[in-house]
Amino acid sequence: MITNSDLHRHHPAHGIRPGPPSRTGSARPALDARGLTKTYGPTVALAGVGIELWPGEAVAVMGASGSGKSTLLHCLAGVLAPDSGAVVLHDPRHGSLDLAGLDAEERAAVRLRSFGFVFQQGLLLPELTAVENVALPLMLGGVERRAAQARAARWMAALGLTGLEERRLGQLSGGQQQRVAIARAQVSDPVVVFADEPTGALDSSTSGEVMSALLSSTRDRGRTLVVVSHDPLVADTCDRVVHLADGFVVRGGGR
Ligand SMILES: Nc1ncnc2c1ncn2[C@@H]1O[C@H](COP(=O)(O)OP(=O)(O)OP(=O)(O)O)[C@@H](O)[C@H]1O
Repeated sequence: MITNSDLHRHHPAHGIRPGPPSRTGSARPALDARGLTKTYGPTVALAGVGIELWPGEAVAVMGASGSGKSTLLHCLAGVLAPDSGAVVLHDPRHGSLDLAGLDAEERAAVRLRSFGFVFQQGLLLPELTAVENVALPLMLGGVERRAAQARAARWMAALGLTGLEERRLGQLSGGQQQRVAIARAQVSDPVVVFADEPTGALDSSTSGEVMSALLSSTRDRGRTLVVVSHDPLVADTCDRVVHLADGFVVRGGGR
C-alpha cells in the first residue's frame, strides 16, 4: 500500500492532491501537444496530432499496429523531436517549456527530471541489484548513493517489494520485475509516467496487479500516466482512451 506521507516526505513543495482525478482543479495540462507531425521517409507516422494530458489522469493510447502510438509516446516524452508542432510541458518545479524546441541533450535532461518510463522489458540492468536499479535515475541526477538507495528502498516498499532489494533481475518474477521498473520510474517523482505495453509480457492476473500499482503510484497521487497498450482490459482501467489511426487522433484527444 502506498501512503502519501511516505512518498511526499521528500517533496514538500509539490502540493500533491491525492485521490481521484479532478481535472477541473488543475488550470493547465501537464502536457499539451499541438499539431505534431513526424515522417520517416515516405511514411507518415504522425499526421497532425493534438492531445492534452492532465494532472491526475490515466490515459490509454490505442490503435492498430503502425497507427503511430510509439511515435506519439516518444514525441510526448522528448525521446524524439517531431518534425513540426509543440509539446508544452508544465512542470510545477521547473516551469513550462516546449520540448519540441529543445536539442537532444536538453530533452534528455528534461526526461530525467520530469518523466518516468516503464516499458514491456529491457529498461532494468541485469548486473545491478533491484534497489540499485531503482536508485539509478537519482544517482544519474547527482543524488549521493546512500540517499538514493534509501529513497529507492522506500519506493520498493511502497510497491510491495520489501525484502527483494538485493536480488538481481533473474531472481525476480515478471510481475516483480515490472514493479521494480515502476519503482524506478517513480523515484524521481516525475510529472508524467509513460508506459509502453507495460503488461505485454504478463499473464492477466499479474497484469492487473501491475496496472493497479501503476495507477496508484501515478494517477492517484495527482500525476499523469500515459499507457500504450493493445489490451482492452488495460485501457478499461484508465480514465480516457485516445484512439489513433494512420497518424491521426480519431477519438479522445482533449478533455
Ligand atoms: N525508425 C523508423 N523508421 C522508419 N519507419 C518507422 C520508424 N519508426 C516507425 N516507423 C513507421 O511509422 C509508422 C508508425 O509506427 P509506430 O511504431 O509509431 O506505430 P505503433 O502504433 O506504435 O505500432 P505497433 O503497435 O506495431 O508498435 C509505421 O508505419 C512504422 O513502420
